[in-house]
Amino acid sequence: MLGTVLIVGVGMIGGSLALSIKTHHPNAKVMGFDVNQNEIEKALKYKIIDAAAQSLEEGARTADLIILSTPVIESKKTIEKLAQMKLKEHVIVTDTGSAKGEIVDAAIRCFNNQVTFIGGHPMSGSHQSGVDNSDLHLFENAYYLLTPATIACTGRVDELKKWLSKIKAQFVIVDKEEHDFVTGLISHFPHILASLLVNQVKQQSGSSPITSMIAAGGFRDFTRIASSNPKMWKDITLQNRRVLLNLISDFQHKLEGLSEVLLEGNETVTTQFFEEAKQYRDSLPSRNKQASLPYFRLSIQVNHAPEELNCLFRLLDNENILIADYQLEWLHANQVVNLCFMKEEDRLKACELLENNHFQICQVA
Ligand SMILES: NC(=O)c1ccc[n+]([C@@H]2O[C@H](COP(=O)([O-])OP(=O)(O)OC[C@H]3O[C@@H](n4cnc5c(N)ncnc54)[C@H](O)[C@@H]3O)[C@@H](O)[C@H]2O)c1
Ligand SMILES: O=C(O)C(=O)C[C@]1(C(=O)O)C=C[C@@H](O)C=C1
Repeated sequence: MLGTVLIVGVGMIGGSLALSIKTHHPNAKVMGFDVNQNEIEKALKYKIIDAAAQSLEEGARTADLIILSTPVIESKKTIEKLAQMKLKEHVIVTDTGSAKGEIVDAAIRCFNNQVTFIGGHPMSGSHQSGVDNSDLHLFENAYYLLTPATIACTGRVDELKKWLSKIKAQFVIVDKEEHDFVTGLISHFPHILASLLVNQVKQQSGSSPITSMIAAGGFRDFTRIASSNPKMWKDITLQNRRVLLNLISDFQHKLEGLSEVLLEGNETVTTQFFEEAKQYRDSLPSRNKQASLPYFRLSIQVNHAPEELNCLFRLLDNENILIADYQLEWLHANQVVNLCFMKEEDRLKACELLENNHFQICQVA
């Protein structure tokens, strides 16, 4: 598409979107503005953006699309600043923030129907941050939630989708209340729990020096997200605190109930508790179950590693099949390598190739 795109906050998410827009819309000009000059210099060096705006106003003035990809409290402030500036008549402003209520309210209040605001939230990311972690494939196959500020704004969703089409995400329109409730439940609250658990382990690990040494897969899978950016999560937690306070209160009741069951030593209810969770989790789509390998997974038996591993990697490399991650583990008393692909088509190609070369496929999940 033709036009100028301004990315405000050229970190991991802003950088990934800039990369996709630059790659797939070569006639567009992608500008970046960030309060951290280091991030801008890196983005220019990596050719993630075409030019740096010296100020928000300089970049915003000529932009056809403005993407706010700063921590959510900053995005709200930026909307207030943009509302004081002269913007192009048909500009679309969107954001990538993990909480939507306060941001969409600010847009409705400040933009007064003169500007199209379509809130955005890619449901994909990582515990990393910064432009160094930008990734062209970050949003592939992910859901991308959109919260248009008004009905008129909804009418321009297709234009925004065209700009973002090549990130290969699945767009879903949702209202800000539903957005904040659902993301509170499946993303924000889990981040709080992961950090709570890590803090608990830190506080109690003094009583045994082997604690951190023996922490294994369960701890790792449950707590990876506790390594996320504290400033970003402080902002999300505070903006969505109404929802989170309700979830905390509900959780407290549930914990109290569980305490009573354990106090009684009630076997039936303890089993039911784990049964209920297992049944629901097992019924989820398979890609939502991988804590450490969130993509398309293929498990291959490699009992004679490293020779088999070597051969397997060479075969995939020769066919240019990209592996996003891999992990060795034991499955049904066999050593397997869990290969992780960004795309379903890569997994299918790898599966066929490895089967043809006499590798044993243990699991496609
Ligand atoms: N990290 C994730 O997994 C993830 C996933 C989806 C959505 N998000 C959301 O996307 C947004 C960006 O997250 P990220 O992970 O890219 O963070 P990041 O820290 O990698 O990038 C944020 C960038 O914003 C810049 N910045 C801060 N205040 C600014 C301001 N006032 N003006 C201009 N630049 C400013 C920072 O210098 C930084 O470069 C957040 O709102 C977050 O909630 C994050
Ligand atoms: O995979 C991770 O590390 C993430 O935290 C990504 C994650 C999440 O799934 O909770 C975090 C915040 C975003 O708003 C969307 C996605």
